[in-house]
Amino acid sequence: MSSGKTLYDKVFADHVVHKDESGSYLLYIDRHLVHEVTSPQAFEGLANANRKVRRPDCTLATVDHNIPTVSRKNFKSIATFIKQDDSRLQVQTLEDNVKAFDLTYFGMTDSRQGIVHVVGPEQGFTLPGTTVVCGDSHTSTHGAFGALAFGIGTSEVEHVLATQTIIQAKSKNMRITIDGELSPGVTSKDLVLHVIGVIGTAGGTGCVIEFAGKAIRDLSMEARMSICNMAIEGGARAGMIQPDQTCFDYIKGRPLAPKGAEWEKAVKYWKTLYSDEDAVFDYDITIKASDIIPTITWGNSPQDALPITGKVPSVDDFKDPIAKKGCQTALNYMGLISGTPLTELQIDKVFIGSCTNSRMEDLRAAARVVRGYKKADTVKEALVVPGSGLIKKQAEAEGLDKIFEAAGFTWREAGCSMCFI
Ligand SMILES: CC(C)[C@H](C(=O)O)[C@@H](O)C(=O)O
Ligand code: SF4
Repeated sequence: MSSGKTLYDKVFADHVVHKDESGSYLLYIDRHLVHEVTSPQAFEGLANANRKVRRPDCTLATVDHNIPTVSRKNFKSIATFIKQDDSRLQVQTLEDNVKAFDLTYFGMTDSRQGIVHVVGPEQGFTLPGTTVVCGDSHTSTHGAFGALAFGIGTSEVEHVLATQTIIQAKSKNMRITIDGELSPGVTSKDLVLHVIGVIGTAGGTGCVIEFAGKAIRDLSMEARMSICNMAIEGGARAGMIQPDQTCFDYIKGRPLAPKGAEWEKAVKYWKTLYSDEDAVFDYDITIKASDIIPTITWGNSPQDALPITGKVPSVDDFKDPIAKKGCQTALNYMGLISGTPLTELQIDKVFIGSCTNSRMEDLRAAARVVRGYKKADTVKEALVVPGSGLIKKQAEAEGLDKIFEAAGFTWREAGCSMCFI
């Protein structure tokens, strides 16, 4: 039997505090990101039990889902700024909790505020080989750094706050190798949509997916984050990518990254984080990069991914009764007619943002497309929402806000915005 370990096996093994007879593990958690939606009951539980946060230094809180992304120039207080009752309550509750529990917090007037999954890597909070959790499904984003990162529920948020550990079962190993080079104009978002189109939204169930191959190694960290971010849309527990020089260069010098001798020590360890050659994967899938072309979703599930050269499908294209029904529901919801070429679909709203695609590289790419053009009159709304306040600043320094505004887009403050309904 092979003794080789996968990247996931290694990071998992390095965090086991205890294994019980039933086969479940108690894992140590290195990094805990907190936002306002899934933390209120967790803090309440802690307060009721008269407990403290065990590692405030490993906990980072910000507000993202419920904050208005309109200009904060006239911001005075949450009480007057946030009009919606439930949103105001969640944001205010987090503010109260970070004070009561003495946590690092990037609030609405802090330029470091942003979407948790953008803020963690940006600050150097997310590091290779760490375990990263957050009460949010897209925590898988951080796996781009070779971290084991996954979303947890509110009761688990409380458990991590109190003990810095979590109970976990070991997932299966899946590897998706993207061989060769991506064609010009094909992005990492196309790549991951194509992958989900191949494996289905339940294809990764019970697995941690390692993305490997030349096409992955050639990607920037931003692009890798988009891929791991969407690993959960393929049903996986987490997505991971082997940390390499591109990754180390991205982290170096960030506020929370290790420095000096600590940095050298860290890089030495990070270089051991790869799947051994003789490691065995439960599922091993290879996709040719040259088969991937710009890909979009025509429906309301990432599984409805099709190459841009495709047509809106019809129920007859599916064999499975559930898939047929899903297709009909999506067609009705989207108001689409089967057989329409995807390139002929009219666009009525444009939203550039979210933890999948709101980093500098994404904004630069979008600005390159719209520069010198105006949005069509049929586009009723077009917004750009940077993933963090720091990204917003950088984009403004590069004049991207002006390019977007000239094209008819609204330029917003950081947050989840239209992604969170
Ligand atoms: C609010 C939060 C729990 C949710 C998630 O977990 O994903 C949100 O971020 C989303 O993307 O719908
Ligand atoms: S940007 Fe969207 S997907 Fe990401 S955390 Fe916010 S609501 Fe969830």
